[in-house]
Amino acid sequence: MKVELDGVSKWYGNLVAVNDISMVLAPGVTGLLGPNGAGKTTVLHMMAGFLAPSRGQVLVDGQPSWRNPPVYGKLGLVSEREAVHGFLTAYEFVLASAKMQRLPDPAAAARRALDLVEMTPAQDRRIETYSKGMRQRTRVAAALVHDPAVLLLDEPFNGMDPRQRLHMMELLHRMGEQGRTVLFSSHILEEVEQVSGTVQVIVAGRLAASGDFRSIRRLMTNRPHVFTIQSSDDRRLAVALMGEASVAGVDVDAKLGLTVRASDYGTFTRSLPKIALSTGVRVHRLIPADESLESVFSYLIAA
Ligand SMILES: Nc1ncnc2c1ncn2[C@@H]1O[C@H](COP(=O)(O)OP(=O)(O)OP(=O)(O)O)[C@@H](O)[C@H]1O
Repeated sequence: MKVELDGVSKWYGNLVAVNDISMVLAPGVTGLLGPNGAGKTTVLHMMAGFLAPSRGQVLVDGQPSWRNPPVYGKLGLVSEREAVHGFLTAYEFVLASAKMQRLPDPAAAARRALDLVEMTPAQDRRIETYSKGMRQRTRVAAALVHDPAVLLLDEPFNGMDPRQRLHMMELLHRMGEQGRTVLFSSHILEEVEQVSGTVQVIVAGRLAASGDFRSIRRLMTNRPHVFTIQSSDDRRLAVALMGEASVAGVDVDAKLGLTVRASDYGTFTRSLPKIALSTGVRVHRLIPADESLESVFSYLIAA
């Protein structure tokens, strides 16, 4: 099922949270990547029909999602912060959600959803006894209880340990393979890389990049990079580096070591070991100076 944003903006008073975004989501898993405050939650809530766009249209299967109850039955949303009653069991919690959806056989629907997220063995224990990952899967089950074709998740990996994270990733993969349209938000590049080949990047309310993750990643890593290097002989290394085509400039500082501006990340990081070897200098540390996600994002916007 297709989800479409057509020239969508959302403002809160004077603040423009989402600025003229158009995108089309197809079945499979898509990552919605962006730094904190970029507008990811606002986008997800507009898709789910919780918020009216200030301008533009959000269409789910060709229908506007705002004030359109038939559309609610086609989608499930897992919000970022949502209190779950700890005294309920997962089964009771998901059953309540099935009843709210007015499903013909809520008990069967609840059992099916819990089975989908592999929570059946623990379904009769109270939620307060669960790990963070199990709670999150229970919330996914509640969002899936009416078997929606579209699943939206806001930062589903937040606060999970690596094992729980892996489990959730597998679950999202499975949902995508079953033909659902899955969109999950994240501010962590590596997280999105592991789950999804397709990505929508938003920065400061605008769509900064969209499409195949690998080509976007290349765009990110091909930008100019600054590195700090500490070695056994900084001056000697600096001289050798200056002869490299991929090096735009070198500063030598007695305390900090070398600051190198590389015009191309890949070429520079590949040639450094060879240069060090041929000059007989040992590289102790190579630190990228400018690797915050925000700087990567702002580069994408400028590109
Ligand atoms: N109800 C609201 N009233 C006023 N401003 C809001 C409201 N909701 C969100 N904003 C603002 O809109 C911008 C986008 O927020 P949003 O929550 O969509 O971003 P986000 O990418 O999901 O960030 P985070 O991951 O931190 O939640 C932020 O500047 C936020 O402060």
